Amino acid sequence: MHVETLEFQSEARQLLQLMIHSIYSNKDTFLRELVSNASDALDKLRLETFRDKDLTADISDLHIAIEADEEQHTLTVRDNGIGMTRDEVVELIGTIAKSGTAEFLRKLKESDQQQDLIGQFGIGFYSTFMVADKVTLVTRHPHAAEGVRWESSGESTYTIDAVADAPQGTSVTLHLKPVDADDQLPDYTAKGKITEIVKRYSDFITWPVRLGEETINSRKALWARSSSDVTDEEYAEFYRHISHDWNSPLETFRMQAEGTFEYQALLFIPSQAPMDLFMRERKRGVQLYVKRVFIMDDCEALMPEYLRFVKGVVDAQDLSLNVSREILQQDRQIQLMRRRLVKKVLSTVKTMMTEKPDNYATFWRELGGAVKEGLLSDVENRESILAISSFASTNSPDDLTTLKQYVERMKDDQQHIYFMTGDSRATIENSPHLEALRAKGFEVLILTDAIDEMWVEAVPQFEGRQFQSIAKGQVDLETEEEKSATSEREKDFADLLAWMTTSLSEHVKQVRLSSRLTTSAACIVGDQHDLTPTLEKMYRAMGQELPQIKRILELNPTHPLVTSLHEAFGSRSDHTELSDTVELLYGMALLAEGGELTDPSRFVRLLSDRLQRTL
Ligand SMILES: Nc1ncnc2c1ncn2[C@@H]1O[C@H](COP(=O)(O)OP(=O)(O)OP(=O)(O)O)[C@@H](O)[C@H]1O
Repeated sequence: MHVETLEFQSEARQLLQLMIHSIYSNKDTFLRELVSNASDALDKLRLETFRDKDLTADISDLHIAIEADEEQHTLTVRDNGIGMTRDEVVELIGTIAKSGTAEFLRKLKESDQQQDLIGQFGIGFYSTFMVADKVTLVTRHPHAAEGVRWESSGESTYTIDAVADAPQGTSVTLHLKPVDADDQLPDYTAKGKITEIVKRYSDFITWPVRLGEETINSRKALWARSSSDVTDEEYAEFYRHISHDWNSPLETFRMQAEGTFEYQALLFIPSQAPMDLFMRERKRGVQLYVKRVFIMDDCEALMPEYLRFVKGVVDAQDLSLNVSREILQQDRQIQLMRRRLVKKVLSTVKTMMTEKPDNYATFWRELGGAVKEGLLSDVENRESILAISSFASTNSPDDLTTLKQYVERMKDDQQHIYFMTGDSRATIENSPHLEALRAKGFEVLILTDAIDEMWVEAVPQFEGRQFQSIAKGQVDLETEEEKSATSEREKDFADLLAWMTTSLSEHVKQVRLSSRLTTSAACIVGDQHDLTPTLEKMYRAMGQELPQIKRILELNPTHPLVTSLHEAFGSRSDHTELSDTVELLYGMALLAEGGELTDPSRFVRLLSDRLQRTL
């Protein structure tokens, strides 16, 4: 028979090398991966036979069998599940299709915490090369007449050939490396060892795992057992099985609904952001079971986009086993269930905030960026999402604040929750807009995520306090007394402001006096309902046509530069010279907020001209 030799895709090769020169101390996990794959294959076959009546597969005794051969020093994990066609073997075992692999491998090389990182990725089948120097896989898909044998020693190539009489399903045979206590390679053919590993990692697998005549797993679905019965370690193992995340979950919680639409849920919040959290082809949703039977992964009808990191299982009693994604999207009961699941996730985080503040801090650091998307998309739960959100603020250089804490610190004469959006904390802190708020001792939220620009536009208030950008609209910080002084000044400055508005009309729509400046001469602010420069840039990058958005230049009427300008304007009849000065003033304000000049060389020319005259 013809044996083909094929090459592993380069990323697969890199990952295999990592496995061979294993970075894990805990090599036992290879068996968990094989049992997990076998269990998935059995789930898939059962599902296929529901859907495809022509499929002539035997599903009367679906199970996983482990066979150890002490003499040959081999270990085989066999299932009678869905199997793979030749092309599937090449595609699934010879390549790594996961998005983000290249990025992952790059990070892995740079990191000294390889174990943590690889945990996020999950290496599945390749983990067998931690313990074996050769692996043979024989598989047959129910539609295929003959089977396929795949074999490799984990170097750069593998072989493929046909097997005439392969049974339905897949067997994976490991030619084990010699036992070596120092290298943490125990005898994996020992019955006691195999039983211990399966019990520890795979007890909850619903299919029987047999070793000889004996079934060695209890097969009980965790969510069907009473909570007091299940240990944290069992939950953690189950989480790893469904999430392919090797770390323990940050939070585990359950839900139960009785009555007309009965269901149980077992949900997890991960302790690290999944790699694909912000990727376009990211996964979302929990697993759906119907009466203990696995129906689908990534059931997006059960979780909104912004909670895409929540993992777990929902087991519904009253759905058909044939239920499709399309039906789920429209089903009213499913929508109700989803609403309850969302509320449960949010309330779980709320409790975490008070009871396990360190966990909450991890949660927010890892997943807060996704949660904030909910401020835009989930209007119904907006207040609850705000309540579990944290933000950087001028109150502390390191610690984040909740809005509740912010409100508690608000000054007596402070009306609003002030914020500023921008690229970085440093630009915001140095921006002139902050001056008067700082002088008044008002705290300002520092919002630097891209999503912040969006939600602040959509969310008007928190517990009755308005959100107010300090770089937009009129910031009303003055006392009544100050206000009357300002209106006097306005009259005084009226001619100058009108002239400047015309002179700078190419850049700004208005020039006015400011109450937000104490030390700077000028700053630029947006009109209350206009887009911020960052948002404008974002929309343009997305290809949207927008009219030019002009902002407003505000002057500090007590600054010497502005008072002198005022005097010069009043005493001179020719204002040509002054128009260069006001252009410089505008350019300075733009630079101070971290903005970019439209014509830097002109700015430099004007400035050097001025400087020459001071020498
Ligand atoms: N026993 C099996 N029966 C049928 N298909 C299998 C079996 N084992 C593996 N496969 C196929 O090969 C694919 C790759 O397996 P692998 O264990 O490397 O990754 P995975 O299980 O998809 O994810 P992870 O890497 O997170 O474990 C599986 O997704 C599955 O399609």
